[in-house]
Amino acid sequence: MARIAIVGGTGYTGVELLRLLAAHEAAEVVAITSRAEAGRRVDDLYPNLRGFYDLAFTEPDDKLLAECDVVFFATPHNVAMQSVPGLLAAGARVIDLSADYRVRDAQLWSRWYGEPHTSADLLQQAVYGLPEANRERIRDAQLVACPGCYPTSILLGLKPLLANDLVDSQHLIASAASGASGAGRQAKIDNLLTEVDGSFKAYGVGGHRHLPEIEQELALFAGHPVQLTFVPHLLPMVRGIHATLFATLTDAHRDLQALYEETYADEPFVDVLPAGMFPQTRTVRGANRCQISLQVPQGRDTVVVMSTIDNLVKGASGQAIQNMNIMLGLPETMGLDQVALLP
Ligand SMILES: NC(=O)C1=CN([C@@H]2O[C@H](COP(=O)(O)OP(=O)(O)OC[C@H]3O[C@@H](n4cnc5c(N)ncnc54)[C@H](OP(=O)(O)O)[C@@H]3O)[C@@H](O)[C@H]2O)C=CC1
Ligand SMILES: CC(=O)N[C@@H](CCC(=O)OP(=O)(O)O)C(=O)O
Repeated sequence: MARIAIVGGTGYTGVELLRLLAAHEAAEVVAITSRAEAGRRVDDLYPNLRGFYDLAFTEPDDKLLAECDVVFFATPHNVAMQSVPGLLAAGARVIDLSADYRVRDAQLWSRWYGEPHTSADLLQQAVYGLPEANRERIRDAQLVACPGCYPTSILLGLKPLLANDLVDSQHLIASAASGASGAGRQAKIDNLLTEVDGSFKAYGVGGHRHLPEIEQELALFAGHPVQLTFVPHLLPMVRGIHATLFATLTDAHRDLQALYEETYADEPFVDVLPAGMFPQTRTVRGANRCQISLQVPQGRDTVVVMSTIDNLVKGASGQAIQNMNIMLGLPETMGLDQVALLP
């Protein structure tokens, strides 16, 4: 059994890790932290976990974390980077769900996150945890930076087009909408039910902090820098991301449906839908799955790709466990066979 610690266990991604790991056959959560809830039993705060865990939240303590095989950080940015250098030096392996190690350029990170990067020397060592792109490097990684939720949906949606040089890489567009759990559990007026319900709005149009991460990874698919216009939206629901991606085709003769099906044929968590069927957020809710479909409307030169995920599962905690399975040499799908919850 791998010994697992979770830093930030009271947040939405932390409790989603607990839900998914409760049924995992080869991993046992032995430590879970929260400064606000230290001393409280996990199943008192989250009664859905009664009978699955005999654990209480503790204050974060790097010495205890270092005794675990894998430490997940489900914390806001600028938390993991304070502890990760010491944990790696002590031999632990770290899976960071935050943005601390996703952007390889420390100055670029600072520009978007508004703070200095204090662990820049580990940025080159960190592996970007998108298994569909970096599986081999994840296997031996000591530090994995899990992708953000919007990036996961957009990167999986655009990879086949960029990797095969089929679109204009300088004028890519992503219009994506997320449920409110994407913003985390801490109280914010903008995410109150009374503010969100019955409404739909764009935000971050002038620049969202996921942009540098998405462009960095798209550039690796393309083999050269790319430009993306990214517009996120807030949906009046709890879970799910729907990304609609637009690109101008430079090669009109390729069978794109066949290309997507071939690209993802062996990927257990990417489902390319048959032509004419469109993905929905509810058909991936609770599942570690990205559903994708594409169309070329009127046979013109714009391809439209639709990509859906559950932001808390394939967009965060499910993907983090997928990474853990790869790092530990376990079957990649272990503990991740949940079917989406309908209706
Ligand atoms: N929500 C989502 O859909 C996704 C989130 N992410 C990323 O995952 C991370 C966690 O997100 P989410 O679960 O939504 O966040 P939440 O705000 O819901 O939870 C944050 C957790 O971190 C703990 N925490 C906060 N500050 C510190 C600190 N200084 N030291 C130690 N622990 C701290 C909190 O507990 P306490 O304060 O009691 O210690 C809490 O348990 C974020 O970086 C987020 O951007 C990534 C993909 C998707
Ligand atoms: C709906 C909503 O507010 N979503 C969040 C997603 C942020 C997130 O998960 O970001 P990191 O993992 O990169 O920190 C936002 O747009 O800021």
